[in-house]
Amino acid sequence: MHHEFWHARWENNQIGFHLDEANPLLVRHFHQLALTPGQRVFVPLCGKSIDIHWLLAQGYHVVGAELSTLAVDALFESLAVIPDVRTEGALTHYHAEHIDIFNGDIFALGAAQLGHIDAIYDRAALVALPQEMRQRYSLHLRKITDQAPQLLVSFEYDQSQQPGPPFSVNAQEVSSHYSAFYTLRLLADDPLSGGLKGKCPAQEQVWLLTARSLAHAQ
Ligand SMILES: C[S@@+](CC[C@H](N)C(=O)[O-])C[C@H]1O[C@@H](n2cnc3c(N)ncnc32)[C@H](O)[C@@H]1O
Repeated sequence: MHHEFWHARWENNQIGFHLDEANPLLVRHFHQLALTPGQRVFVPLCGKSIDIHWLLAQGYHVVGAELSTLAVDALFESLAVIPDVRTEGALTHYHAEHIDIFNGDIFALGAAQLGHIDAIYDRAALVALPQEMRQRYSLHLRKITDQAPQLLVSFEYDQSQQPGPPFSVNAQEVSSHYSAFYTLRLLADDPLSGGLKGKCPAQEQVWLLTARSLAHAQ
């Protein structure tokens, strides 16, 4: 989607994607990444997600990327933390203990700026983007994280029933973006309670992506 679309969403508080508690799928499946406290988790298109609170509470360091300054400010307010803020190229870097958020376009974020990443948590990021941007996003994500393992939450539903976002990204498409580089494991495939926006049945899927070379070494 265009940047204006998301800025308008935040300005008008049309943020139905935001959950008031940590995503139960994150809580249930995050251990599959086998991280240890202190490792760095990248949350692309992070909004002001409560998932970040949960990750910090588990002892992980969180690195996020988010377009909306409103969202980033609201995130730090909810964390009751005052970050150091500095301009770095096209992005604004918010830093506080155990957390770094890059405010701006994720496509302007480079690997050196991001730093080492141990795992990616993608919830409502891949599925937030229209089809023509998803390939670019998945390639960029892989490039800037050096193919870090990934927990990916996606939706599958009849796209003709709903325009999106979130968009329907089925197993075949997840595979088309990632299977050349990652081993994919479907951890969950559950009906979305109440359907998508209460309007059409949808499946919510959780994928574990492990870099192919690492998967073979195990
Ligand atoms: C559907 S929301 C999901 C937010 C969060 N992951 C959650 O689960 O609540 C998608 C977010 O991506 C942000 N976004 C959209 N395009 C972006 C881009 N190119 N770079 C960085 N953030 C972007 C939007 O502002 C929005 O907050």
